[in-house]
Amino acid sequence: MAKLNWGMIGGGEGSQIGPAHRLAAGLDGAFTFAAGALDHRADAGRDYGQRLGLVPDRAYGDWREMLGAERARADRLDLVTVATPNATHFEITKAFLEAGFNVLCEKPMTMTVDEGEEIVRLAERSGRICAVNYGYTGYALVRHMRAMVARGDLGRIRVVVAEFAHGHHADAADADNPRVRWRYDPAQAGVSAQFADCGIHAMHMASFVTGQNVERLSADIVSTIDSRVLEDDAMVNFRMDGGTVGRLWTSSIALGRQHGLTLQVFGETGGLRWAQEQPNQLYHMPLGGRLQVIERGEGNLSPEADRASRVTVGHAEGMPLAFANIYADMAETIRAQKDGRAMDPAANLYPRAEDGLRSMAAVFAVAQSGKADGAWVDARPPMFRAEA
Ligand SMILES: NC(=O)C1=CN([C@@H]2O[C@H](COP(=O)(O)OP(=O)(O)OC[C@H]3O[C@@H](n4cnc5c(N)ncnc54)[C@H](OP(=O)(O)O)[C@@H]3O)[C@@H](O)[C@H]2O)C=CC1
Ligand SMILES: O=C1CO[C@H](CO)[C@@H](O)[C@@H]1O
Repeated sequence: MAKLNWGMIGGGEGSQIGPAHRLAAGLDGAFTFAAGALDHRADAGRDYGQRLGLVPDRAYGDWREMLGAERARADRLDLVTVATPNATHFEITKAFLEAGFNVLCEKPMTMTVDEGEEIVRLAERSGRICAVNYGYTGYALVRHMRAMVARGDLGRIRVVVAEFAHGHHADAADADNPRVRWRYDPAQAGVSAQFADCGIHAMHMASFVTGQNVERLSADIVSTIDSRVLEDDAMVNFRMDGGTVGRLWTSSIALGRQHGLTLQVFGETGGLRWAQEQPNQLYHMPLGGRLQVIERGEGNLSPEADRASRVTVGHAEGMPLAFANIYADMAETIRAQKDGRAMDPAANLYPRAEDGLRSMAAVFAVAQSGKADGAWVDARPPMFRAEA
């Protein structure tokens, strides 16, 4: 099978998330890393791209140069990943969608709700794929949780509890650290810091697993370090459109927590508990039964979990493989489009522009509610309120 051509913007040398994307896209042999504009410094981007194996004329110094050159090529890119800082996502994603490319954009997809709506409409009009990298939904057991909820194993879902807590910004002396400072500066980060950075992963995962969207929320947001304008800790209560009650805590000052993304789902006939730092085990408590540990890779899991699993049971799979499942879904979607056939339904799980837009509406709702002492506010994007 011919490989698909993949390109990347951002993710330069020393970046946090660039290497995970390159590992993930290359893992199953579906994509060739064919082009990139990896750094905001042109020379550094060209140099690093070539060191990673790009041919010189496809190691670009700038994303506009990449767009101009790639759109004219017969072997143009099948997929472009945008992994630059947040404030650039909208402009780059929009330009590539308009030029007819499929895009995988890092979260948050945009900086405003209006921009998010524009991307959703544009993706619809263009017929191109616009995915958003809520990559942790690629974990096999997260997909299995979703399948268990969908087939009714837990009955009606009463409560979902989501967390994303780390302690990487706990040091007040970091106020001037250039890698930390921008995240709490409204001019660069927008209306929210920690919720927009990590809280949206947890909230999106709650929606992904329950199959429900967030309708309204109430937020308590705080900056625990005086020099910060934007929040470094937030507690959000929410209600979902299927009646589920949601609770979410996110923090960047939680010393001792590393990448504390967890999800607990409590239904009428069972409960589930999963944590990103031990992603190969899922805890299931059936009503009236005994606590069971479901292992990634064991027999009789859902087709969605089987498709998302690569090594045999007992061998640990981790984060780049979760991201690889987003790429595998996209490869299947692009191939199905090219071949004019129906896609494998178990691959139809990658997060869409609509998810990016819902997150943006939640970010603004959290900021609004936080300023109003936790008042309950509508968390739906305006374009979806009209449809409800
Ligand atoms: N889905 C997930 O789990 C995760 C998502 N993210 C998201 O990924 C994005 C990147 O985050 P992260 O890797 O932490 O950021 P970093 O600051 O570590 O890296 C950003 C990279 O993009 C480059 N860059 C900046 N501007 C441009 C531009 N205009 N064109 C090309 N390259 C550019 C930077 O170059 P230079 O260093 O020279 O500025 C750097 O190489 C963010 O939106 C973040 O929210 C991050 C981590 C996890
Ligand atoms: O999306 C993200 C996931 O986790 C990281 C923290 O550990 C964040 O910095 C990042 O933006």
